[in-house]
Amino acid sequence: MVVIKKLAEAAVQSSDIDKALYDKFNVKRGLRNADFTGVLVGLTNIGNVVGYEKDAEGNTIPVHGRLYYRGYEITDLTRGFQAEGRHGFEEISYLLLAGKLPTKEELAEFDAIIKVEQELPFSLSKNLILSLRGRNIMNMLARTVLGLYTLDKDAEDYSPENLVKQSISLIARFPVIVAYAYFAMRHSFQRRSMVIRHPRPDLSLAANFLYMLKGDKFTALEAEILDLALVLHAEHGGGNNSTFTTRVVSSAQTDTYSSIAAALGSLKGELHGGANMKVIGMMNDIKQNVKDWKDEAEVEAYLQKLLRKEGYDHSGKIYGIGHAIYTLSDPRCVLLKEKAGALAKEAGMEDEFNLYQAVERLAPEAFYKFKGGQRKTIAANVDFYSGFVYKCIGLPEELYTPIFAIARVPGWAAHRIEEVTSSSARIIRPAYKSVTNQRVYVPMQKR
Ligand SMILES: CC(=O)SCCNC(=O)CCNC(=O)[C@H](O)C(C)(C)COP(=O)(O)OP(=O)(O)OC[C@H]1O[C@@H](n2cnc3c(N)ncnc32)[C@H](O)[C@@H]1OP(=O)(O)O
Ligand SMILES: O=C([O-])CC(=O)C(=O)O
Repeated sequence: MVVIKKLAEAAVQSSDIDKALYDKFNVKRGLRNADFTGVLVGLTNIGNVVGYEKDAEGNTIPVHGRLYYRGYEITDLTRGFQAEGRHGFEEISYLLLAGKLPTKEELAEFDAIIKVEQELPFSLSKNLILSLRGRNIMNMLARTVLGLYTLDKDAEDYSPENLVKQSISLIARFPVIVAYAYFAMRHSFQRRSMVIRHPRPDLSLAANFLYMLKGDKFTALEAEILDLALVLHAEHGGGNNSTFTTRVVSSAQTDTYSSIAAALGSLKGELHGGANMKVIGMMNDIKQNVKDWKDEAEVEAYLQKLLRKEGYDHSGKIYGIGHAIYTLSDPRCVLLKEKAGALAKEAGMEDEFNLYQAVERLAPEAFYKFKGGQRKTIAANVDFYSGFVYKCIGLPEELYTPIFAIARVPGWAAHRIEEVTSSSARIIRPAYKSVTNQRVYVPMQKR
């Protein structure tokens, strides 16, 4: 429509701000410093993300990534519960919320609440199954989370006990809501069967999610890998886009459902959690356009095309590559890649896995050549192999970002509690400098 086109052109024109002005007024674009590190905006006891170190002169030195939950290194945590032969997501959720590892008894009590909470109230299941329509599960999930407000008579109670109660309830309910939303979506829009299973209290959260999707047709290894993926995605400090959203919204003293729905909107974004689905689309595009997957020169030439905005979605992005903090590596990507390699072998998908590895290897070099000059050290991030792993364990693409959401609830919840209850809490309200000149009002007949 002509009028819309005209309006859009005017909107874009009046939105544009010269990059040079950011330097002039010393404004940190994207809240990032010139050396690519983040502007310090808060303190937290929850997660710690390490991607670089500073030398004596204050220069940023790239290092292999390390991730800590409540002070514990992620690799120690995962190796710990795996060595003892149990799933870890519930234990890690407890750790993130309580700030300490649970004893056996504490974990059993926590698990018991999850089992109760995962049984959705009838009105909620009925709404999900019969009325909730949508083509995007993240959107369906956010609408459902906002709907939970009406089912919670204590929705506006911000006492620590109630915040914890709401948090555990959301951790327990997310997988069930996502499974029902998936079947509702495919029933409405893919003309496929609606399958409704009750959650099974004898299974871990990860295994139960697989059961709700696939019935008994999943293996112990698949459940173990999904559990690991949930643990690896559970928390990432206060500055990642969705957790920061949770903190910003929570700092205004609003309800849990509003802040978690806002976080979902952020995580859905293609530069954040939504990147895991974009990686699949991008890799499909590479598979179609690169004739010889083993020819590194051909793969790299295609990556250059992506950077020049000539391929895939013309965004100029290589999805699954690069990170705001990590430089040489993302430890979650390293751990997922280990699993991806073993799964690919089992599933006879080694050629595809080798192509992923080639892209992982070649993308940084392609990026450095493309950018030249001063640029950040980049590597594959957690979203690069996660979709491939989910594909190997038979999960449909539409679920990849929702699985990230299921995993991140404990992290968001812990940050919300920290934001709302800390004695140093203050509404988050930074400043924007206006760069528009003042104007004199013009009456309608003179415009
Ligand atoms: C769970 C997660 O959220 S992990 C991240 C998932 N997202 C993706 O995989 C999407 C692809 N990656 C990216 O877009 C970026 O690397 C991000 C969003 C993750 C981090 O972005 P930033 O912190 O702004 O990037 P950073 O400061 O490190 O990079 C500087 C420049 O390199 C560009 N760049 C960084 N990564 C990429 C990439 N993968 N492809 C193309 N360009 C990139 C940035 O756009 C920026 O360009 P500019 O200077 O012209 O503005
Ligand atoms: O830290 C970030 O910017 C993004 C990220 O990896 C996450 O949230 O897991």
